[in-house]
Amino acid sequence: MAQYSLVAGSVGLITLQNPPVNALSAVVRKGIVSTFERALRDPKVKSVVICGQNGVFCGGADIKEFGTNMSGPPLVPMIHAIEAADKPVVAAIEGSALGGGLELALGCHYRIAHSNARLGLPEVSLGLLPAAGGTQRLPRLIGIPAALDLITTGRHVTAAEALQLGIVDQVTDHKIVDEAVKFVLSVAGKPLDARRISTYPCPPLSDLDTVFEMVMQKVRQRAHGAIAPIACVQAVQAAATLPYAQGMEREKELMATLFTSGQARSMQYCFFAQRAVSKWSIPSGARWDTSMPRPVHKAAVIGLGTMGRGITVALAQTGLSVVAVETQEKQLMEAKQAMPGMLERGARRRGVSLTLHKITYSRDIRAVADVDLVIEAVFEDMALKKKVFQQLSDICKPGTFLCTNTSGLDVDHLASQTCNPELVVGMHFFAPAHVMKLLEVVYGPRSSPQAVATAMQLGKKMGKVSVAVGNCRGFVGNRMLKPYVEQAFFLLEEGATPEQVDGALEEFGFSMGVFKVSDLSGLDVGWRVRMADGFAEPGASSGPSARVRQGRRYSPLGDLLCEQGRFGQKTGQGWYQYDKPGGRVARSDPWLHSFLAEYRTRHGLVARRIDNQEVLERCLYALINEGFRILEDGIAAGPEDIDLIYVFGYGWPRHRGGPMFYAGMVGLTKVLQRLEHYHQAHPDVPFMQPCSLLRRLVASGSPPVHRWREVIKKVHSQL
Ligand SMILES: CC(C)(COP(=O)(O)OP(=O)(O)OC[C@H]1O[C@@H](n2cnc3c(N)ncnc32)[C@H](O)[C@@H]1OP(=O)(O)O)[C@@H](O)C(=O)NCCC(=O)NCCSC(=O)C[C@@H](O)CCCCCCCCCCCCC(=O)O
Repeated sequence: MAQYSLVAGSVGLITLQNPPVNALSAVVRKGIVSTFERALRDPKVKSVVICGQNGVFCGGADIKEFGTNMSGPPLVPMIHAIEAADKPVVAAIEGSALGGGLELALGCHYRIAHSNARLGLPEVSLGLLPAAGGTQRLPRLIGIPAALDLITTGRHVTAAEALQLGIVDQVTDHKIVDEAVKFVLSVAGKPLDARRISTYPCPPLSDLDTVFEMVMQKVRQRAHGAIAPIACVQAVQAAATLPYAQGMEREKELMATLFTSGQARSMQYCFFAQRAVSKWSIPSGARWDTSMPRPVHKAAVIGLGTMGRGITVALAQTGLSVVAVETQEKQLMEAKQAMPGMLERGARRRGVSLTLHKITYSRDIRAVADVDLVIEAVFEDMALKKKVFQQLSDICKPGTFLCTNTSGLDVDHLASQTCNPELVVGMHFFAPAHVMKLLEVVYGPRSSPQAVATAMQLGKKMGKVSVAVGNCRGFVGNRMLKPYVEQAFFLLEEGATPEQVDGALEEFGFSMGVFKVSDLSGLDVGWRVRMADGFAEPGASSGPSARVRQGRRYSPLGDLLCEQGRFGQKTGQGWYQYDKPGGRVARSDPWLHSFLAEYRTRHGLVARRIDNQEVLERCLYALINEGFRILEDGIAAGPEDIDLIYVFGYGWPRHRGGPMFYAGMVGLTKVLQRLEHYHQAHPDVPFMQPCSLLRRLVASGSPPVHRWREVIKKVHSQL
């Protein structure tokens, strides 16, 4: 709702009230319309201030209403009425003014912001565009290039930047409502015509067509198939080329297309999923709201390879003191040289001060004796990690949380090396750890609720999307990767090329296909794991039994490339070729194509034409099927957890909502039928055997993804 009061004798104060972010629900819109009409009617009221309660102006339209029959007064005419009023209206902005919230403020004649405010039009990240006049008013106010930047990226700006851009008229550190009232009294009687943004011409720009062509090209490249950023450019283009009223029509038309698209649904699902996973619960009964995290002031990182450096930088950027330990002199020197640059770039990007002084380096593991939390990031070798955990258990002060950055080894086994296994959890970061948003927090059967809560909270402080997952080989993300990569290898055996498989996945929306990712992260990583698991054996990659291991179909293609020293980008050759070792631009490699042809001949395989549909179904449904197994095993609490892991850690396109949501969009019956089909065709591939949870869900009428937890609960209660 909106509360109304008269202040300073002549100012109508309208306060938006809809905790926690004063979203513009039907009731709030109704409240604004009626209180505003009251203010206009009242002869005592000479001016109006609009503010939000509890330190937040407005988080925009109520996203929860989007999936419903929307009722109540629409936003566009409401904002028009405010702009058209003959009494001055000031938006008093503190906290957030986002989406419809900023659009409401743009309809006011003046905007004053508290220095803590953040403003933006983030609709693009919900698969939408600012459809309450934002695409038409903002370019008229701040110019086309700046408006395009804000609207197509959805980035938030600080009050200071908003002032610089001309979005707000004044920034204050004082109480926002008091300042707004003072301000509106000072402008009383001034003509308002020049304050109505919709009447402004768009600031002229030479070579308008070229600007839009270039922006559109850039946006398309970044969008990976998402349609909202493109519609945003088209809407701003309308502002630049059409009169306001026609521009508004175009905005509405484009919004209607986006609003009903599956992409908007997927992206809004991601928004709520992100909030849902922060409210974690684990099978022991521990939950986010009953488990108290312990404060972490000082942390340590053991091992300064690529991961350790990224984690150290991410911790220092959070403001923590970090002890960075590396026992090898050469690696320590390299880290000391590399990390200041990483910190500087991060500080520049985020507009914050440098935190170099937060890091102290040591070659001696005993330097971690007084820290609150340690993250071990040594080489992925169980024997080495065990030794480190034994040492940490002896050295650290009582109560120190011991975390491992392993990407898939048994966290419980590491915990068993320590005197206090309840203090041990996994904190699985993704490379580069100071940039990537995902953190898997891995709890073992003995991890205490406090250890999980502390790791989750630390992740949040570090700006990560933290997802609590159970302990199993590969946890969630890497476990699901295995059947996906396996299918990609099989497709090559059957006639596809790396270019075709990657092309299909990139067209689907992944920023990089599976083979390009493999070249980037190094083919030797998977090879080492397969060797440790007894799959890849020296000499076993050729010969008649090369394609069967442990009774199931196996492709030794990756092993054969590694045996030739083709480890990907770092060696200049992998599934593609690069201009030099360390090169980044993947080019087709004729050698690889002949190698595949020879391989097929050697194994009596006849290459067939494989279409992109088959590539997608086999790679994605195999991955999704493993996702269902993970849910069935209770390793992830719900589909949202898996989806966020894939969106934030593995480049799954956000506009497709994550693998489990995508399965729901495709239709669970169809996914099941296709898995059955492929399993019949390849009975020696266990990953293709449909998971029983998927069958259960189909048998329960394929409920929408937000109701899967009920079925999962039933499955677990019957175990
Ligand atoms: C605001 C935040 C920055 C706050 O962050 P913080 O970390 O403090 O808090 P949380 O993120 O945890 O949020 C707390 C709590 O609040 C919920 N919430 C947040 N924002 C919203 C919201 N906008 N609506 C509803 N609920 C919200 C959140 O879910 C949490 O809930 P919980 O239960 O978990 O506690 C941060 O929250 C944030 O960034 N929020 C989102 C901001 C945003 O994206 N705003 C834009 C919204 S979209 C919009 O404004 C659209 C407008 O441009 C105008 C639209 C006009 C509509 C017209 C429709 C026309 C349709 C035409 C189609 C016709 C088709 C046909 O023909 O049928």
